[in-house]
Amino acid sequence: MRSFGDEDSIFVDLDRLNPNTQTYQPDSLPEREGELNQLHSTLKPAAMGSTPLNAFVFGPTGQGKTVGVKLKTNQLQSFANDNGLDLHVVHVRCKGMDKSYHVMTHLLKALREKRYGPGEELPSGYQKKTLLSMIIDELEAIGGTVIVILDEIDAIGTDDYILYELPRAEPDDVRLSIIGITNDLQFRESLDADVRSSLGEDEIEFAPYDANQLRDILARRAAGALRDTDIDDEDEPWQTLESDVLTDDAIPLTSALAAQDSGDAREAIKLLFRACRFADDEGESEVTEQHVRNAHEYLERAAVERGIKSLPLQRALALLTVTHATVTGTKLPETKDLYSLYEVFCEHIDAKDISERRFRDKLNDLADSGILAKTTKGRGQGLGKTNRYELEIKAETVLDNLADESRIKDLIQDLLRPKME
Ligand SMILES: Nc1ncnc2c1ncn2[C@@H]1O[C@H](COP(=O)(O)OP(=O)(O)OP(=O)(O)O)[C@@H](O)[C@H]1O
Repeated sequence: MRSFGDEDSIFVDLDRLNPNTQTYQPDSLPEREGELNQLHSTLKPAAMGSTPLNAFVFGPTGQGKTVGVKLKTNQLQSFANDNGLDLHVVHVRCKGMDKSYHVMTHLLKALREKRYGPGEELPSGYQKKTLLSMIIDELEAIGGTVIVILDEIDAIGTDDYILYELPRAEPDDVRLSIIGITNDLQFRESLDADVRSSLGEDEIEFAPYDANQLRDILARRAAGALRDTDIDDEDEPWQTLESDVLTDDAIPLTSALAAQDSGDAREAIKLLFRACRFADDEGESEVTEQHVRNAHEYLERAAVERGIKSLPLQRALALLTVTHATVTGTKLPETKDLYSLYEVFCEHIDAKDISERRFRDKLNDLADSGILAKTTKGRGQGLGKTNRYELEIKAETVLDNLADESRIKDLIQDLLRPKME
């Protein structure tokens, strides 16, 4: 067994390449100069003893919205501390909270923790209105300027009670600002006009990074994370990066792959981090193009596996019909044959079946997420077209990852595993 501590490593600071925002927070975001200036304008009144504005911060995932808002509110907090201003910033991550009620309980807890320190219980058993007035009381008890950040606020879906009520609450002697952050553009569009106009006094968009920006971001994260890896000029991080660890093509390939997938900085950093860890675990002193390719494949596979694990029942059944065709060696079955099989599966596990048209939609969803490949072929003159589906991944991967749900597990054991023996 290997021992800890005496290993040669390409890393000097792993945290710096860790994409988790709790683990590492960049201290500058030069690629977001414009957006940070907009945030500055939103928050500036607080530094002058006035009420900061409300804002909606939006853009796709992994674009620096959370770190950008944190950077500016931390800067404002330091200014307030140095200048004796009474300022409090409360950050609530709303992911997984599917109702305004949940967000309000977490907000109340966070406000209480501002007053009493960590460890406050999550309130429960109150009516929505009572909870709102408890939040207002708490804001009044804190006083001064309070900035409430509601991150990933789209989690609440159509239940926008908090977004409607909070900006109108007007607690006494409190300068309140609410910053909503979302990566769901539809959520922003679907908000009630009143909510949008009160919350979106300022609207700040974080557009996707391009490959050049991702290259600079990766260069800055790698310098300081990896041994013998430095930047000469902070204004041109990629151009002036010197590294004994990264081969010339490692960062360009990583940023090109991430830009092609989504322009998501989190994914780009995750990919470089994984490639560096692969090299380090193999005891290599260099990170090569091959490490990046292996890391990309590894992360894609992991994402597909996570996707399969979380498939709802009907989509899982649709996937199993194509998997059945694969394990029985049926070449490119037509949708109607897959649908007949689907009906057998539904009967076997006593599930309600959906129409053939909706079943086809499920197959298409699976093709959109890269789990199935779809080909459209003509049936012959005047006979229209037909779609055929096949697995993009191994049948084993489907069966291993789907077997979490008991009904699906039984179906696999009874009807699919025996075909593989
Ligand atoms: N310009 C940048 N320079 C360095 N790191 C960055 C930059 N932009 C984003 N990151 C990093 O990318 C990751 C994702 O950033 P962040 O969480 O702020 O994205 P987000 O837009 O809020 O995403 P989501 O909508 O998924 O919450 C973090 O690790 C962050 O530190």
